[in-house]
Amino acid sequence: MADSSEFDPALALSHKFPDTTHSYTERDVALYALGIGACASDAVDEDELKFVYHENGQEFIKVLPTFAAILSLGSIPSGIDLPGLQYDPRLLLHGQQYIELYKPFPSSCHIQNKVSLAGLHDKGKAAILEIETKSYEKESGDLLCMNRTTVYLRGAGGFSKSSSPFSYSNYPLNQTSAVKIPESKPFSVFEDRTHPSQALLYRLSGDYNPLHSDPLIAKVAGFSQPILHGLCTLGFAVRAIVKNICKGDPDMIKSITGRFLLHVYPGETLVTEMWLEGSRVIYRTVVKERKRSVLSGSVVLRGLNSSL
Ligand SMILES: CCCCCCCCCCCCC/C=C/C(=O)SCCNC(=O)CCNC(=O)[C@H](O)C(C)(C)COP(=O)(O)OP(=O)(O)OC[C@H]1O[C@@H](n2cnc3c(N)ncnc32)[C@H](O)[C@@H]1OP(=O)(O)O
Repeated sequence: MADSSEFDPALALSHKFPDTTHSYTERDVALYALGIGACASDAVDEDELKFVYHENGQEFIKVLPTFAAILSLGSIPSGIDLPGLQYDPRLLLHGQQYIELYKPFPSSCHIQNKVSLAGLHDKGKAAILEIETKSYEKESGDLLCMNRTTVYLRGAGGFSKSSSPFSYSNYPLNQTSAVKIPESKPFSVFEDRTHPSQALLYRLSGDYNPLHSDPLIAKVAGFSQPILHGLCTLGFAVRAIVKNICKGDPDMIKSITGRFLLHVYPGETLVTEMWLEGSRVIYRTVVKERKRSVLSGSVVLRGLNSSL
């Protein structure tokens, strides 16, 4: 548990994060798509080739919606630094991700990020931080997307100054990741095997946390081997929705929530079940080999074809 005398939640909430910048090219876009399994089982997949190649002479490579999450990673070049917050970075886990997409991504771009603390919670055995990043296209000034990243800091809780646990968030309740999974049969199911080297490929998109590559660090963190990045699992799940429900059109995705329920080991098979509720897709991803749910959430769509 953190030393509660050293952490002042009010000070943390008043902290001003500096703006950060990030640039990407079509190469980054294609590498990201490969990192979340696009074209891995069929190199000429008619829904996915456009994410990695100028298919049929298309001018620009298309960008998958979860690429948005990569833009906010540029905000943490040297870890998450909050005044007074003591935590062991080796025990950090990604808890949730919320993404809003405001316009289709260009295939290359210079980005300006505005970062703020959107939530802070004391869970006793853990501290939860919610970091919001708004990403603007530098050239036009347009807001492209917003990411809210929930990090679960094991061992860093216990900083509350009163008997009720400290809890602060500055966003609407309907933007949380908790979903109720319907009892009915899923509308659609997509199965995809991650590759044993999946995390080694995915990390090249910008998340170099050794938890995903170093066996010794993984053991210290409590895992038998390096685990998959949460955002890689989310990428697989949303790619399944783009394929099975959006007929390959990434621009139909308006917002995404995801809660990481359990770790995934690279090489495991991910089965994503999807239920349609109006323009919202509820989804759950299960590791087939262990029969365990590892991710659940929802995706809001725009322009859903009523013939579905
Ligand atoms: C300058 C800064 C700018 C920064 C800008 C960008 C920041 C980007 C940072 C990105 C960092 C990414 C690093 C990536 C790491 C990874 O990818 S790790 C791999 C992916 N994640 C996982 O594998 C985690 C899987 N989940 C779990 O293992 C467990 O769910 C858990 C997180 C360990 C929690 O389990 P447990 O301790 O058993 O929790 P509970 O006892 O059930 O609940 C305690 C309270 O916590 C709440 N809670 C539980 N799970 C989560 C969750 N996933 N997210 C958020 N909150 C969670 C739960 O509701 C309980 O609260 P109460 O109900 O109020 O009691």
